Amino acid sequence: MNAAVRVCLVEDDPIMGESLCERFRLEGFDAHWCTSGAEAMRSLREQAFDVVISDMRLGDTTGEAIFDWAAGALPQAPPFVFITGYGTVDQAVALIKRGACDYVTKPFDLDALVARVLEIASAARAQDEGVPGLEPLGVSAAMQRIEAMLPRLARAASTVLIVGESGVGKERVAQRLHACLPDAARRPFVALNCGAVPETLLEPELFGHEKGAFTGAARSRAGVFEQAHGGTLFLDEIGEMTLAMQVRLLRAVQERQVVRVGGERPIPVDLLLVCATHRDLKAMVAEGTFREDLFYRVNVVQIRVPPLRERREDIPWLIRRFLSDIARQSGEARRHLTPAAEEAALAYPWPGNVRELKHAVERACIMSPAEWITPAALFPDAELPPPAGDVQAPLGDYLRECECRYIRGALESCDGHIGRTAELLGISRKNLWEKMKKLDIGHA
Ligand SMILES: Nc1ncnc2c1ncn2[C@@H]1O[C@H](COP(=O)(O)OP(=O)(O)OP(=O)(O)O)[C@@H](O)[C@H]1O
Repeated sequence: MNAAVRVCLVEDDPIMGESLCERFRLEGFDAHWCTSGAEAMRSLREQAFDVVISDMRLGDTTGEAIFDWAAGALPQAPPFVFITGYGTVDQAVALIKRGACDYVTKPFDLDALVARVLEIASAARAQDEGVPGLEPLGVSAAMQRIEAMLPRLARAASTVLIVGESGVGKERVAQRLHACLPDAARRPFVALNCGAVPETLLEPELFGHEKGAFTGAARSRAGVFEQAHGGTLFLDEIGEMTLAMQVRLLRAVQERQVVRVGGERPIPVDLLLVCATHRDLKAMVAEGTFREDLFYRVNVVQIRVPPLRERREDIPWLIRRFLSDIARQSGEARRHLTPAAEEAALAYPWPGNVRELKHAVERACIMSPAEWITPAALFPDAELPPPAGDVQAPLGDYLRECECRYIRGALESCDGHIGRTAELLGISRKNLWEKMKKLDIGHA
């Protein structure tokens, strides 16, 4: 990274603050130390930072409150890393689920913290510059497991197969894997959707062609194998290839060299080959539509990306990411989901997976000008859900139950903050207190 990483350190303990600040400066970071929450908010409003490192407990507020404030008040909130004590780990974990980057527990390894901050800053800058693949894949155990295995695969594997339903993020995983290669930014990442290219054009797309090889081939051209030399070739939808194309692909995969259409000279290619499919290749082998030898060649290491409905923890996290991306791109204030909309998003099966979720969030932001996105904005075509529970129950009981759940959800989403919850619900604090008392909702 060229420019110094700008770190905002929020720490009210003078010894800890000074030593952290000194270490970051010695490492070449541009470190700015704030000793209170108020000072941090002022600095965050006035200056741009790559990363915020904040203690969870501060004299005048909490790290969590600064995080929430930044998410709502800044057009582009920087990534947050929290410093936690023994008593605040649960809170920090909850914050990660809500979009914070990481946390370290005191006493922590300063070298590891410096390395982690550098990694986060590089990822954030890369994202700003549109370099895909450096952002985390998710917060669910399943996605974190995938993420954890990628550096090892980048070091050791030459062929990887990624399977999963359409829209789960297979290409995302491939980009993340590519990002784990040494000096990845300088290496090519080339993607080709084999299912989207007409059969006659697939061969020159893959292997290139020489001038005059076929009508319209006015110039010779390298195919994706050659273009990806030294980097990663992502071949999506390999299950859509004809058997004839599979033979040619097998040869290239086996021999690690290609011959351009109309050419004779074999061209060696050194690359990480990542194939992907939403199909059951094994079943295709059994029915004779996918070659067994190619299957074994590409299925050396398999990564299964689970559908979103099997990793629901990622849903709120992804929504927040998308909302932050939209705010950053549009320069508008960041939107939020009402608790009911979040609940609806969690309950929905998302057959189109992350792609469908992303589109739903984008559409909701375009269609609804309000700061808070409601279930109706997220699911404009949906019918109203049937009442939960016993439909024989008196209407009053049902409404009471709905109101109770809605208020609980709002309180949870505002971390129990009465003022913010009242604002979110559009009622006064007094009215909220009265409702909580009437509905017997405790306040933590
Ligand atoms: N972990 C993630 N974080 C952010 N965005 C994601 C993530 N996973 C997927 N997406 C987004 O969802 C969309 C679909 O992802 P991607 O193209 O990687 O899925 P896919 O499984 O390769 O789909 P297909 O099988 O249809 O090719 C893309 O817009 C991608 O940016």
